[in-house]
Amino acid sequence: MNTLRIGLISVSDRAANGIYQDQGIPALEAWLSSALTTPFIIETRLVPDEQPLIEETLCELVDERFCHLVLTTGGTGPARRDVTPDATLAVADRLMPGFGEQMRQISLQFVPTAILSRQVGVIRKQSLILNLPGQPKSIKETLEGLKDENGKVQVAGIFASVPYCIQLLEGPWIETNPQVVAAFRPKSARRDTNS
Ligand SMILES: Nc1ncnc2c1ncn2[C@@H]1O[C@H](COP(=O)(O)OP(=O)(O)OP(=O)(O)O)[C@@H](O)[C@H]1O
Ligand SMILES: Nc1nc2c(c(=O)[nH]1)N[C@H]1C(S)=C(S)[C@@H](COP(=O)(O)O)O[C@H]1N2
Repeated sequence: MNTLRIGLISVSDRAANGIYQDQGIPALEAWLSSALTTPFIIETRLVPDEQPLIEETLCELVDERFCHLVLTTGGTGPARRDVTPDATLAVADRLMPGFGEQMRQISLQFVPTAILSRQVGVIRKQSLILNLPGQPKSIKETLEGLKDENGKVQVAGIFASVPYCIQLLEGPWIETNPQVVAAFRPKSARRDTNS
């Protein structure tokens, strides 16, 4: 069986050096557990903001661990040591600009500084790599989007487009919990869900 494999990389100098406890990986894990109804396996890595190390980790998760999806958190800003997007672009085969554009749109609903995130989405081989900002709360915000008090979607989170993207990359079928995030798929790409 082709089980969904997801790589999670927390990029943080202070968490990697034990100055504070990493909250990136736990926040990613918690959100994925709430959002995915498809079984999945995760590979986690905590690395400092060092471009060669981030590149090496991305390549390892895609090329050796065969992750279908890799999510990074941290290091997307303009500061000198914020190099996650640079590392991601360096290992990319193709760019998926819509993910970065949509994440900044979503994040602007939460913080005016969202424009400072250089986050990108790319494809390496048959894997989708997405950069999320470092604030642990931004993980849910960007993946899930913004809903009103009745749960109606105001701005769609980027994860809504991930299942179809993985499908197009010939990865496993992904089902989500619609209470958290409803996957967008064109009619022609849907499975018969009458059962
Ligand atoms: N892995 C993490 N665990 C807990 N909090 C984090 C983590 N990464 C970032 N944060 C919080 O989000 C803020 C913005 O994240 P950013 O990626 O810009 O980190 P930073 O300021 O470069 O510091 P560092 O790399 O040492 O985490 C941090 O200043 C910190 O308060
Ligand atoms: N959803 C969301 N996006 C966000 C933020 C946030 O708190 N929530 N913080 C912003 C800030 S303050 C910065 S500097 C950039 C880059 O953050 P990073 O270096 O932590 O990746 O992301 C931005 N995007």
